[in-house]
Amino acid sequence: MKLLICGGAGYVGSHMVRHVLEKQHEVVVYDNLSTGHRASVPAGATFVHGDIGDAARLARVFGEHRFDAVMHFCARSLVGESVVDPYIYYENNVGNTLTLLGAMRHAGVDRLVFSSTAAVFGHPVSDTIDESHPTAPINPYGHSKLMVERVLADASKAYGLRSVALRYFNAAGASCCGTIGEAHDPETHLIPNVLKAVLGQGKGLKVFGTDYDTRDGTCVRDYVHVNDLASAHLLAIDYMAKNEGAFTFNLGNGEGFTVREVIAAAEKVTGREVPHEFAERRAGDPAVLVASSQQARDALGWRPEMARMEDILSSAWKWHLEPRY
Ligand SMILES: NC(=O)c1ccc[n+]([C@@H]2O[C@H](COP(=O)([O-])OP(=O)(O)OC[C@H]3O[C@@H](n4cnc5c(N)ncnc54)[C@H](O)[C@@H]3O)[C@@H](O)[C@H]2O)c1
Ligand SMILES: O=c1ccn([C@@H]2O[C@H](COP(=O)(O)OP(=O)(O)O[C@H]3O[C@H](CO)[C@@H](O)[C@H](O)[C@H]3O)[C@@H](O)[C@H]2O)c(=O)[nH]1
Repeated sequence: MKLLICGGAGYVGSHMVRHVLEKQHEVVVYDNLSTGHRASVPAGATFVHGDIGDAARLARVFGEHRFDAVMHFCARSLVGESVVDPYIYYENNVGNTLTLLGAMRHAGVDRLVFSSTAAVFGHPVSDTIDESHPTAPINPYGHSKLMVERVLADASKAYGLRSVALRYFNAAGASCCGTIGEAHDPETHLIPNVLKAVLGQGKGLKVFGTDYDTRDGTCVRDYVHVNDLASAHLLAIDYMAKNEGAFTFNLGNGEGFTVREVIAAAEKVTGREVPHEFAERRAGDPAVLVASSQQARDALGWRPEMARMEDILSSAWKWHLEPRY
């Protein structure tokens, strides 16, 4: 296959590119490098520096290549920032996605895998979240992703676009060889911040909130390895070959870890103390987010291979010991 990977220089996208190249497919990465890294795109992929809001640039790329499918990782994705500055979230995550969808339609490319998020659910009303759980985002970021899911459902009926929206829970970990990893600036995600604290980097780890209604008062999340997310994307493309429509699947390991448990596991994996302090709750954080991914297992045949927290942390630690960008 020949795939266009928009956002392929980012954290999840760069692991996707690697996975796709390993499976001998051809890849064009299209990225504006707003949060991604040129150095994370391997030599085996063609790189195009461009913005998905740039219709003319996209038209040229679609004119030069005949793609079998598009994977769309581009977004702004900081929950707190989305509350403070919602326009840029709707502009990039919804407006620019429409430009990309228009370019695909014009070029006759009718398969898309879209990076959605657990943030579409808001505060959960059940212990684990499956696809029938009500969607009720509590921040503009989650709303922007849910709007795209709505657009994809309409586009399926109107234009015959086949799509799979994968709602990741907490992406974590890094490639096994340590050459690519999570490098955001600012870094807001828990695992990289925990590992940076071990190394004495960053501003020091704060644990946001100790009074949640959870087993130890800190928030519970379902961490899923980036390589397992990547494998789900290729399975989604197989699925679209046999199924018409717009589909959504939740991706997580079905097991939640509190912030304190992640810190304890990181101390075990690194053999070092994780210096941290306790702080107020962070705005927009639900107490618990744990996935049921049964549908992804049943329909896509998805089998996560790096589900253990120790494995996720070890892979991330390898990267943090020697980051390349
Ligand atoms: N990391 C997570 O835990 C997580 C969880 C749920 C969903 N997601 C979603 O997965 C996707 C990837 O997340 P990530 O953590 O890898 O983010 P990231 O910021 O590392 O990657 C996003 C990539 O898209 C590029 N980009 C952004 N806007 C663009 C535009 N207009 N044109 C071209 N390129 C653009 C960036 O430069 C970057 O390379 C996002 O859509 C995010 O919302 C991530
Ligand atoms: O320095 C930190 C960073 C995070 N946390 C806490 O750790 C948990 C996880 O936070 P984080 O790693 O920032 O992930 P989430 O806020 O859960 O968001 C991620 O996971 C969501 C789905 O679950 C996606 O929608 C988002 O895009 C993605 O950033 C939360 O309770 C945070 O309050 C801390 O205590 N200290």
